[in-house]
Amino acid sequence: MAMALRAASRVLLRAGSRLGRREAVDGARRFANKRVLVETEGAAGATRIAVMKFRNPPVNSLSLDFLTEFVISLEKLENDKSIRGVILTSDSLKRGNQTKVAATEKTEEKRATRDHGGRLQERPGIFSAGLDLLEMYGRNPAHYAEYWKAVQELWLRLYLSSLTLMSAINGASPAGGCLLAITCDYRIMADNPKYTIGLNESLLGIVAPFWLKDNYVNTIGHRAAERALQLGTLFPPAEALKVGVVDEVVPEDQVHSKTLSVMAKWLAIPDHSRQLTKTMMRKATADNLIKQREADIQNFASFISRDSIQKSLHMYLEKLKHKKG
Ligand SMILES: CCCCCCC/C=C/C(=O)SCCNC(=O)CCNC(=O)[C@H](O)C(C)(C)COP(=O)(O)OP(=O)(O)OC[C@H]1O[C@@H](n2cnc3c(N)ncnc32)[C@H](O)[C@@H]1OP(=O)(O)O
Repeated sequence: MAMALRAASRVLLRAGSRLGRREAVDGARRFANKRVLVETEGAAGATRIAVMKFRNPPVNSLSLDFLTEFVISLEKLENDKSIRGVILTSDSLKRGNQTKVAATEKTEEKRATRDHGGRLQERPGIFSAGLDLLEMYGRNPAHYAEYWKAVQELWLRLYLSSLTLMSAINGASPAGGCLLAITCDYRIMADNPKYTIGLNESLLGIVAPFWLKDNYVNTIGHRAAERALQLGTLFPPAEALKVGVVDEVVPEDQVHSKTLSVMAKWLAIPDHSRQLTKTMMRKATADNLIKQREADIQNFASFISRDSIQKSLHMYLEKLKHKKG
């Protein structure tokens, strides 16, 4: 198992050096794959933190390519001993005077809607729309198995990361988007009622895997998770805060600065004691998946291949397509 993980890491790192590129920008360092931009802050030799920005238009769905690039980026950061904290956030279109970094013109058009006067109005931001439905629909069992292995890998690496991870949730965060957030040590969400977060799998006719359920239970408690999972609840910020899916809700333009200031407090704790504590809290949950990874992959591939499940996903995709008036 350890050998397999090391071999997989070597492959990912080799792919990373092919895919990645480094640039120096105003003293800060950054590297970017096509779908993940990483910026590091802090002077050389000192503790630095990194901001990982998702840019997989139109909705930051967790496609196989995105998952691969995400894991490559995370691995690079884990191997950089000067980095102690990482912030996960979305680089997608934002409103107001914030920048539009990732979008092509066509995507911008897609990410906008017209008001009654025909003017383009930007739509709400998206942290991540979750797993890519097109990776789970209309493919073959071998593809489903490959995809699920990548999903597991991302979750394990985030959940067990020795880094301090924080999410700056600047948009909608359903299902796999919520997964990204709840693997983090701390979550800060923008106070915008249009943004919701939660595990809504049951609304799609599918079921969250046991390890994601365990992560949810560990975050919000058994009773709240039982109710929210069955109903597929997507919580607006105030409710997400109340139930504990997120730790703080702040005005949208303060999400980044607030996350930086909370990160500074966490980084004041000695790494070794914080890391050992994190492992103590999380190891049993992660081990539960590690000891049955292959069975979980086979279970997913056969579940998602069922005609009834494919039909549910088809209906959900059609609903998404036709919701635009
Ligand atoms: C043992 C079995 C275990 C199975 C476990 C499986 C666990 C699954 C976890 C998941 O993550 S499933 C995915 C759940 N995600 C969602 O339900 C989100 C669906 N999307 C939305 O609600 C909205 O798109 C949005 C994120 C709120 C954004 O809304 P907006 O109005 O801004 O954009 P749209 O016009 O809806 O979407 C644009 C474009 O993107 C496509 N799309 C949206 N979400 C996904 C997705 N998750 N995967 C792939 N594609 C997605 C959408 O269809 C549109 O496509 P086009 O019509 O423009 O081609």
